[in-house]
Amino acid sequence: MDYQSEFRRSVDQPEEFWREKARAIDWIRPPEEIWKASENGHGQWFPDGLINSSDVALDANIRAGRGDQKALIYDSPVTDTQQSFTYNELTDQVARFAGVLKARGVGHGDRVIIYMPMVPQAVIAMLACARLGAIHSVVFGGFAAHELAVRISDAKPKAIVTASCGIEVAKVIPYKPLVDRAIEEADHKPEFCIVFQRPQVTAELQAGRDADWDQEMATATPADPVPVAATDPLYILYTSGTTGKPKGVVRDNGGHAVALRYSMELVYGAGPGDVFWAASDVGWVVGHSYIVYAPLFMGCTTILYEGKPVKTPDAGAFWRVCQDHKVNYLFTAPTAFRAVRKEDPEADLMAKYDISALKRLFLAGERLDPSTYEWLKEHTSLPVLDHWWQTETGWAICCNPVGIEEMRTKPGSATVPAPGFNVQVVSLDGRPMPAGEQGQVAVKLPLPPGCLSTVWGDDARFRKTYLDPIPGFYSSGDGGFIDEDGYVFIMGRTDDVINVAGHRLSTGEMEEVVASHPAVAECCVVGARDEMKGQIPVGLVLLKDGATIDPDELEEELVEMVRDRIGAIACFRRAMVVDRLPKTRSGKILRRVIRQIADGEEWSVPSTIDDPAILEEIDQKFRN
Ligand SMILES: CCC(=O)SCCNC(=O)CCNC(=O)[C@H](O)C(C)(C)COP(=O)(O)OP(=O)(O)OC[C@H]1O[C@@H](n2cnc3c(N)ncnc32)[C@H](O)[C@@H]1OP(=O)(O)O
Repeated sequence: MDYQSEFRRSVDQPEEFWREKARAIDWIRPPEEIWKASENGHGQWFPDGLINSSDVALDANIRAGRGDQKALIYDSPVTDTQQSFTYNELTDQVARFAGVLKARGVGHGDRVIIYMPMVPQAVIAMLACARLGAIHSVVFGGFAAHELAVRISDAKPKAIVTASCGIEVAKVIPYKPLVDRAIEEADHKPEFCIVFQRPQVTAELQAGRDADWDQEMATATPADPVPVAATDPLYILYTSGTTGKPKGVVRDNGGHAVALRYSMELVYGAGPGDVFWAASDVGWVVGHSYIVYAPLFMGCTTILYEGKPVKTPDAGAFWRVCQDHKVNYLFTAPTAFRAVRKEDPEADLMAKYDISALKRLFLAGERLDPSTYEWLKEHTSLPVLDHWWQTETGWAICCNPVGIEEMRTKPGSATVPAPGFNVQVVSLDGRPMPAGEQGQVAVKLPLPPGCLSTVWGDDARFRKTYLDPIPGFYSSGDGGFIDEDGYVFIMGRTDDVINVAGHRLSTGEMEEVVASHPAVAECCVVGARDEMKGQIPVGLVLLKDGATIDPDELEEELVEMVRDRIGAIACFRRAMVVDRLPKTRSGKILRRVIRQIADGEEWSVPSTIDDPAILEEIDQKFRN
């Protein structure tokens, strides 16, 4: 099978195509109906199928004879721990934790928030929810209490599962005080919390509400997988939008299982028994899809790494993990390799390790800059494969389809649309752009299985954000172009979402925090280019009349406020006081030109500007 015929079949005969791919999954009741359309080209995959995602990830592997194979390897340089779980052992732990939740009343459709560091208990909790048909919502451990509170208020969980602390290199971060603060702030209160106590910190438990993970597990009765409809939600994962409130991306069970298993073959060329390492965090979609679900759906061994690319203990960390666990496929964000390259430019540390098991390197989460691509190619001599996807899609929209045909790579391109994604570059009114010309990157509906079904509790927002802007298409929010060979180049967001070290963040959310300072009259936050993290946020601040605060002091306070409200991962470290903000005559802040100034690019004065002299003032500020 070649790429072109696979792709054509996927868009010309999607029902037959996905019926065939669905056969690779162990269904409880295989679907007869493959696609049920609703209005606007959206719809549901496998609507009459019955499935359980924990059964597909775990029990199905035992039935296939892989019970004694390693399912999960936990490698934690920050605690000097290595631990592995076979499929039998992981299934036992998951069934027990499902029993803990079930005994406390968690069942089909209930939400459970998981706020945990990179420990096996995070994976166990996710799969335990799936086992009961409950809906997990993992919140990245780097988010502050307020962000957790926003998600608690929106998801209304019955329970929260957390740990006593996370460990960031050598810094121990107590989690429980953050959870307590978040519950206090949220307008919904969970019935109970389960706390995994780590040796570094013992969390205080609130009597009547909090319970200890180990104690609960000791007496648990294992729970069996509960059959759920393929269309029932498996999880909610919040992602930044243009406004302050994050969007809860809803993923179903059936389409997700089919798409992710297919992606393991198509995108990564991986099969049962392979060792797959996604060096990300379970709090991001890469962690959901490629630390937890897809490798297990495929019968691989997956790695959970609690460490960093550098400093744990050095820039050889990734190569050490690849050697120790004979990793076949490594997937991470370009920013991780930029950090490695900065500390080990000649890759001397790589040479210390035997990485001969590695077959391919995969990059996603932000644009793969050509110089990082060249550095990796030169020093590893491996295929270095960029791919483009989003929290919303759950798997690659564009990739090098190595599982069916390894294509020539072009630096800066995520290669070609994955089968199922009819990617087109269009103008704002939906007209196709000629080859090589930039426009909005959109996907002609229907989206393939595995993509978001809606926004949790807000279907109108789902339609307004993704379906309404370009009728008949899913609007990705990214801009780019397709060249004459059909290669897709993604150039970045077309909205106010920024990408900091592979983390998608909302400048609007940061503006809300900055604007709440008593001395601030008005502000604007833009993403400025950064060599290491891709982009970093920079704030421009207009003081209230009569405010006398020292600009350095104000910057310090604003940095602290953003850290406290959003989290350290926002990397908000710069806020400049300006005399005026550039605006159109109708009062809209001219963010695009501010971004160009921040990036040191050539800029021209927009015809709609109120007072062109302001741009020179801003330019001066950035140059000082
Ligand atoms: C394809 C679909 C997608 O895009 S899904 C998203 C894919 N993105 C990723 O996988 C993320 C890739 N990035 C990373 O893993 C990290 O940024 C890497 C490259 C490892 C660098 O880490 P680090 O040096 O900590 O920098 P950073 O910018 O991530 O962190 C900034 C500050 O935040 C903190 N932080 C980070 N994680 C946590 C956490 N889990 N809990 C608590 N705090 C956290 C860091 O310690 C750092 O703090 P500080 O400013 O130094 O005090």
